[in-house]
Amino acid sequence: MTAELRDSSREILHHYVILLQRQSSGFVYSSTHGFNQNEVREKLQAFTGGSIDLLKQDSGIAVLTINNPSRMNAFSGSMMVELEERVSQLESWTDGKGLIVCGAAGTFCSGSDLNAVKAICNPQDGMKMCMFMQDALTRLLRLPLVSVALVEGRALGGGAELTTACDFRLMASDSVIQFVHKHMGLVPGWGGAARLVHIVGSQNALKLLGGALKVDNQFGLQIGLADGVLEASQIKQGAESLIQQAENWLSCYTKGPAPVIHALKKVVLSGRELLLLDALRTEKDVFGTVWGGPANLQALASKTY
Ligand SMILES: CC[C@@H](C(=O)O)C(=O)SCCNC(=O)CCNC(=O)[C@H](O)C(C)(C)COP(=O)(O)OP(=O)(O)OC[C@H]1O[C@@H](n2cnc3c(N)ncnc32)[C@H](O)[C@@H]1OP(=O)(O)O
Repeated sequence: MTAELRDSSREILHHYVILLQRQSSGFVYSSTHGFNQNEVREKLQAFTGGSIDLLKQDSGIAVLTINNPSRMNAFSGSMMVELEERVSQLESWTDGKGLIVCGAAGTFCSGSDLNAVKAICNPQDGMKMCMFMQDALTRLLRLPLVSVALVEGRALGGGAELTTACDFRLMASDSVIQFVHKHMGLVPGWGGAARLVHIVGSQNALKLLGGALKVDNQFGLQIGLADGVLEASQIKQGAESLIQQAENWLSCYTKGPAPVIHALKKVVLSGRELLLLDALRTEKDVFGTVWGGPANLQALASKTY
């Protein structure tokens, strides 16, 4: 092997190791990409309004609410910062098993707050916001919880992207998911395009993005963007609220001890994100954490043959 070849192999290996380290830490961007999280955070904080509310329940299912009803739950800058903070809180929630992401007051989220968008409409600021939100949403998807977006009303632009940062999507009747970016002369920037391709395949992703198609619940089910449809609770008296329906739907996947749910999510994530050999090794390591563990021993003791 020539010295030149050896150097370039070393360089490739080095990049690969950094990539794996970043994947395991959860962060997509660092100072090597010119990204300074604190600096972006400070800038975003200037665009106030709304909140991101987190309710952790004893059931192990948390509810994260996008709350800015006077702007159809659009994301102000301070909401972007709060989202990242809530994700941090969920990352260390050892008893957590599931997460419902929803919008306040009957609608999901209308994307970025267009007032903030206008104020930072230059490529440098746009890129910083984009990196901040990619980090936050990638970490949201990588939480050791089974997550579901409860889509009521509209999920537009960044709101549509947010739905793809959950493991599943449940759509209420009359709800719409629409990647309106093309109408804005944009492409998704919060990681929504990359995730959409994983969810619906590149053909459907191109149709949804290229046509800025409105996806209702039936179309959503047909292409695999929606995983279930919820009944409008106000129609039938005594009907369950949408949150209750989402909790019931989710409980099928969150039954059991938290460490087992965390382990399951980790093997699925590594299968999705890593190369096969690395995914297999991760699966082996995770297997080692549950094999002979309390849940495993209890299950074995309760079985009679
Ligand atoms: C990279 C950019 C991309 C991203 O970040 O990924 C984006 O997300 S850009 C934003 C994309 N979103 C949109 O283009 C949606 C814009 N809004 C609408 O099309 C409509 O408002 C609606 C969501 C379809 C609702 O229509 P309607 O029911 O007729 O209500 P109003 O239009 O009267 O809205 C009520 C109220 O809410 C304000 N609003 C709605 N969306 C936003 C928004 N994204 N940013 C800021 N404000 C928003 C709207 O202006 C109304 O306010 P008032 O006029 O003060 O009542």
